[in-house]
Amino acid sequence: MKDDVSQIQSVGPRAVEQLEAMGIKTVEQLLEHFPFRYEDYAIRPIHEAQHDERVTIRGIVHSEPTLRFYGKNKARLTVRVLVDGLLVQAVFFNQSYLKKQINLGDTITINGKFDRNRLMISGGTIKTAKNSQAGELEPVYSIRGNLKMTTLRKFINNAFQQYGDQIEETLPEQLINMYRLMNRQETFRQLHFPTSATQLVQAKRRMIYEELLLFQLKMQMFRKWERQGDEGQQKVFSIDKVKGFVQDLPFELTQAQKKVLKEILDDLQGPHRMNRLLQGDVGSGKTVVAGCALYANALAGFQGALMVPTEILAEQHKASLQDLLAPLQLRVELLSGSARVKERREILAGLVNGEIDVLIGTHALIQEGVDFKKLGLVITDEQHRFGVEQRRILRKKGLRPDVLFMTATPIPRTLAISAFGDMDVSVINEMPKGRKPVETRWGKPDMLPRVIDFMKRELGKGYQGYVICPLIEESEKLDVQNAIDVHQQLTQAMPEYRVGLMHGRLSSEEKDDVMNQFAENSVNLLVSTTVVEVGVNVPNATVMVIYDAERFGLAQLHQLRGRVGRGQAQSYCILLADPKSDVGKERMKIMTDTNDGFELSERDLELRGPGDFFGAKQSGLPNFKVADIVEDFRVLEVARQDANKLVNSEAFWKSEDYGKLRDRLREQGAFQGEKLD
Ligand SMILES: Nc1ncnc2c1ncn2[C@@H]1O[C@H](COP(=O)(O)OP(=O)(O)OP(=O)(O)O)[C@@H](O)[C@H]1O
Repeated sequence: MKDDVSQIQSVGPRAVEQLEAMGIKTVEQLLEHFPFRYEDYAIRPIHEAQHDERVTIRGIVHSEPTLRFYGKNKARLTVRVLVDGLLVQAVFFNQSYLKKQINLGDTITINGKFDRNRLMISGGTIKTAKNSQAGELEPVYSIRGNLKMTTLRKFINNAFQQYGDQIEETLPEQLINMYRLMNRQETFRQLHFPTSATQLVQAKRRMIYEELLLFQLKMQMFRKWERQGDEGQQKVFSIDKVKGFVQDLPFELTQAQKKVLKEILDDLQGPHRMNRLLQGDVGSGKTVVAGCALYANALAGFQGALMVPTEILAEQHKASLQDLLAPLQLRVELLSGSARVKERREILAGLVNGEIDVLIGTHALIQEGVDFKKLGLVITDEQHRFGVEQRRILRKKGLRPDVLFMTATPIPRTLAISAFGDMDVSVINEMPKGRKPVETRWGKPDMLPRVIDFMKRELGKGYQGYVICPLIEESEKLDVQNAIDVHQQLTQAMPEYRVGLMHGRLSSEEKDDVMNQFAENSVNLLVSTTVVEVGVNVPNATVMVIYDAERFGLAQLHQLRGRVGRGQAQSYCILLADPKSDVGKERMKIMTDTNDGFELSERDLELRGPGDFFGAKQSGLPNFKVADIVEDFRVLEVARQDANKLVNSEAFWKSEDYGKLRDRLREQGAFQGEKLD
């Protein structure tokens, strides 16, 4: 496998040069040059073919082919073909020789790009018995210079014939069995010469896992070495007390919550600094887990800080944490940006002398002059709202605190973090019992009267609702005006109910007032801008109406929608939108189709394409041969967990079973702690 490519049959000196220009010197490198896509020559019924899709169709030649020359040596051959009862125009460029091969009445198979509107297939090739022998899936490789695709295919074929049986298994048997992975040799064979689409899927599955596992192993080995000597604060607390605390909660934690709580508690007790990401869909119950962690931290004699993105949320968390922690003689305070000087001074003093156990706040928390006596744990909610710089300042405060980042956004930030990150990830992948998915509907703005009736019905049952007016980026003023208008309109439309108004221009006290009234159900309907987007928790609210929903991102709509469906009752989300584009319509449809944040963001990605999502190339994300860090995110997570187990097991470092895997890692420089891929 380490042989030079010149050892491969029919690879001459010129080919050696051409391959070298593509970074391929050894047989192994050639065999690891996998196709980046496959041409699918399986014949498709024409009505299934999508617009602009490359397809293979079969039909009967219905007209004599006509050949036209144009430009300099350019030729265009046109022929009509009857396919499944439809007359399709087939166009071939610069293949004038085809004219002789196409005869009226012949059955021909064409592969090309399909134009649905004009019923035309173009840019294609004709498949004859001769060139379709290779099977229905034909590998397409990236090539450079004047190396031809067919030549490269031949080289790879020869290489496989000569060296195929030297392809060794590198993954340990235990993993192969656990995930029923295709063996390595067969994987190579299928990737280069797929025998069927299902086999190809299996081969890809294996290779994606292998690549991501190696990547994660390298990263985690690196981290393990780095960590040696990085002493955190080992927190000592009574697990029984934490258990008691959990038992006293008004509900039982879900299995997922228990699991992540354990991970967090282990981190707190462990010798290293925690740097953990807690990911969970909206309403999955992250906050209560944070509360338990803050309690454990306080039991160990440390202070904790909870940073949130908005003041409304800070207020809300303060109230709920006080409920939880005050009976246990813990002091929870809020440091708000709008606090009066005297109040602020008292809080700062309480922090320095250690009287305050838990501090909640927005960015104010990390301002200069906020000093803690013994800061042990920092939790941030929706961390993407906090810049890297702010996190850095925070980490510098206190005694190397443990850090927990909570987020309901599965992608993109999380993805980036788990892809490069030195972070551990915990996921709450389960909703509390009894939750019903929010029923989402999409209607045109002229349906407003019906929507108002619907809201009235819900309010009539004693439930509450939100009405969200869009945020107009350029003008907060217009935005607020918008909310004021809607508020007025709805107040008139439902005089029997109390309609509250919330927006960013209200003073902190006014916001508190409105929020408190809403929380107590003395305000039935809350008209608001997106300030209620994250974290707001009023389980009695069952309906949310979002105006101009097409103006929001899907992730944001999902966050907003997460404000309802937080209790036992069936909840509804109504999107009022009149999107003009197909993508816009599709986005609304996705919202009505799924309630799962993960699925939503994946479909959003599909719609926009990963290129849009973040320039993977520029972002410095590692490049994989088969894996795609966006699409294969779930596998990345599995690989991360597996790598973690391995790195922390003795067998991985010592046992013969892992010898081959270690060899591969060694080859890739992992054992020198060198720069990661
Ligand atoms: N295991 C559980 N069983 C029942 N209810 C729960 C459970 N865990 C949390 N809850 C309740 O579910 C609601 C949502 O919880 P929480 O606010 O912690 O979610 P979250 O994940 O922080 O949501 P968001 O991402 O929207 O901020 C709260 O009313 C909380 O009391």
